[in-house]
Amino acid sequence: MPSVSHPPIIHIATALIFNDKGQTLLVRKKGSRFFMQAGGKIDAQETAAQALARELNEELGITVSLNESNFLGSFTAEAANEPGHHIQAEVFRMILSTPVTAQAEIAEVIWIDPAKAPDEQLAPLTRDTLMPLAKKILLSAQPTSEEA
Ligand SMILES: Nc1nc2c([nH]c(=O)n2[C@@H]2O[C@H](COP(=O)(O)OP(=O)(O)OP(=O)(O)O)[C@@H](O)[C@H]2O)c(=O)[nH]1
Repeated sequence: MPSVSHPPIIHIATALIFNDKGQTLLVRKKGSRFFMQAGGKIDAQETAAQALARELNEELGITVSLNESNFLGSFTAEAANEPGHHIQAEVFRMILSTPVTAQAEIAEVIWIDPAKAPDEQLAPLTRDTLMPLAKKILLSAQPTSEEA
């Protein structure tokens, strides 16, 4: 029977971060042309929430505490910067009201309306899964005409 080879998987923790203007935060890492969610690899001794808190501190200079209520789900996609690899991303959501500073390997930080994010500049997970999810979350958070 022919053997089936699976692509190597990079296990990461990442976040859909929103501000109060209906925008979400994306980063571009040095040496990459793709915008994606802040975050990074989960080390062996870490939970996904611990890894994400560490990465957000390293990349954006913010201190966050995360728990299960922030967890959105586990999603897979092709890796943006590692040809032939897939990622498995543990994705959390949060609202941020403090300023961020691009640090460590981050070249650029942007806040963007998910409906206006240019597909060709987005990493596959961001483009295919997380921007559509961000749009849904923002739509469901909008007040109805009775509430407005
Ligand atoms: N953080 C993050 N990484 C992503 C996303 N989408 C995606 O394909 N990746 C891939 O996952 C990889 C994560 O590796 P990384 O190098 O950023 O992680 P890290 O900060 O732990 O790096 P290190 O190994 O230098 O410590 C990125 O190179 C990228 O190719 C995403 O939305 N967010």
